Amino acid sequence: MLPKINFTETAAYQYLADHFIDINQKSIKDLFAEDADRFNKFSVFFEDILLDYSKNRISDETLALLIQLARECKLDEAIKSMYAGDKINETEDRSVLHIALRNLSNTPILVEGKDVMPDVNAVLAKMEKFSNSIISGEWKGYTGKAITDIVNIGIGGSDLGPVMVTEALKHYKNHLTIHFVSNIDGTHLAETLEGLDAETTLFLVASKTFTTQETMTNAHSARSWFLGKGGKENDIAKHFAALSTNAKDVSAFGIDTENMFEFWDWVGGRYSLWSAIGLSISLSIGFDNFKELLAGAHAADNHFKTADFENNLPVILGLLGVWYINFYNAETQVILPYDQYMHRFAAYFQQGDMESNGKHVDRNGNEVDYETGPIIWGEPGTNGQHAFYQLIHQGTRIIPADFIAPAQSLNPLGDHHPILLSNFFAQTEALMNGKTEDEVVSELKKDGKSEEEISKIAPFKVFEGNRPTNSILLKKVTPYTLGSLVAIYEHKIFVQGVIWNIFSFDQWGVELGKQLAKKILPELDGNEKVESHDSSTNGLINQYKAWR
Ligand SMILES: O=P(O)(O)OC[C@H]1O[C@](O)(CO)[C@@H](O)[C@@H]1O
Repeated sequence: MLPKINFTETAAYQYLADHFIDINQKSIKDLFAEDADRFNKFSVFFEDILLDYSKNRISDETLALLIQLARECKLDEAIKSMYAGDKINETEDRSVLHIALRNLSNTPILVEGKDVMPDVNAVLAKMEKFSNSIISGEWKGYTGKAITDIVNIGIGGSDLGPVMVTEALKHYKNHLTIHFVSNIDGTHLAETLEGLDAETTLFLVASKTFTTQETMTNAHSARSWFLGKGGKENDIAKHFAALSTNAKDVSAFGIDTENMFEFWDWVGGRYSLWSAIGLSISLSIGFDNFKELLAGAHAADNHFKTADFENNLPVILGLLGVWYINFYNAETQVILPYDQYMHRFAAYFQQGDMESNGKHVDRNGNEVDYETGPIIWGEPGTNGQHAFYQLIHQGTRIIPADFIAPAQSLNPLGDHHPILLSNFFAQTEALMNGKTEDEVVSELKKDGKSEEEISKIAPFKVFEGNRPTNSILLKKVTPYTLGSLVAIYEHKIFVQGVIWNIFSFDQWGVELGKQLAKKILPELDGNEKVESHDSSTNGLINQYKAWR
């Protein structure tokens, strides 16, 4: 079980609170000036990933105290507990074992005394066989043609991971075209089906529970579309597969359980891209590349489990987040990949992080009196630079930023990549150093501005700097490196959940809206005036009824 310690009552927290006052007197620039070895001290490699966290508001003492905090919160025990298959998702009485899905070492992992690895391996073997037969064209649709298009129907964790990874690894993709339908808005399915050929389309109904309203509605509409295009009931087996934990509802839907790729309740939806939910990934880039993704994640899992906290990427990233959220009152964390392929990375971790750590009750069932999960956001650089970086540079809030970039481009085109990377390096330097008033004035003088013009414009051109960043430099975006990077971020979320003493693997907060929508749906029928809600909800529903 996870320890249940209030981190604000630890000795380390008190030391950090005192230390915060001291370190706050210094800027990151000062800290660099004081210590020629700062980059070496505050950077760490994990295989082909370099994390440079030297441009943070930290000193040796900060790091030592943050690590002490992790120790006092018994992070080591918590890690062991997760890897041992303990039911650390207490509110759902489940183990949390996405690490088992990529446990290519195949060491036994026990849930209630049973090794889960034989089942994991069996599903992987089934995914491999299925992927190979679809990709090779051996698998035929109902008119004997090979499959050309895959439509993954799923939402949340049954969509975001596969979308993010298939986009990030598009360079490695084969001839199949992969589509994703998530939104219940009919537009999403209708626009996707437009131009698709039922004879050569395969639908993957991806839903852990197989009860999610959006997914099931879309899946039923896709089924009707298929039947409407000439497919027969007994052709469904050739065009529909299910990725789910719920065999009963899968067969009730009419999908042959032969075409069901199973996973288990110890896989959280937002941690499921490594499971059968990743079938669209395996179809897109081939099973060997999917296995590389798992291998990269497995290597990062071993790193998280065995590396000293001082050299442990997820631990360092997690503790830095705690430092900013709980001592500097940072509200958000921005993720900025300087890689077009990774354009859904921040969106993916919006669910990963916010559904995990958006909690206000601690593991003892008490209201917390400190902040927990940050708001995650971000876009790829350099697009973000021309959109919202203004606020990061000169706004009033502190926004810790993760900059991620590959050293090697997968599309070396003229000088594009050096230009991209020059921006990556420049931004973190600019955020740290800022620009002083003296610098602004001398620049303006050089430009021949008058004293009057200078005094008018100078304040607006000052950058206070001292804005914290992490730089994550990858050698290259490969399935393996991406797998490692995603696992590192997953474990960072775990570290923070342990420190905040919250349950990171449930998501009760998504239920209330779902319940109410179910209640409202029948009220939208007919023309009767709705009066059962507050005046705003009644007013909106009644106006909808008047206008529809
Ligand atoms: O895979 P399912 O069961 O359809 O659930 C989809 C998503 O819905 C959620 O439960 C949130 O509504 C997520 O946690 C999950 O990833």
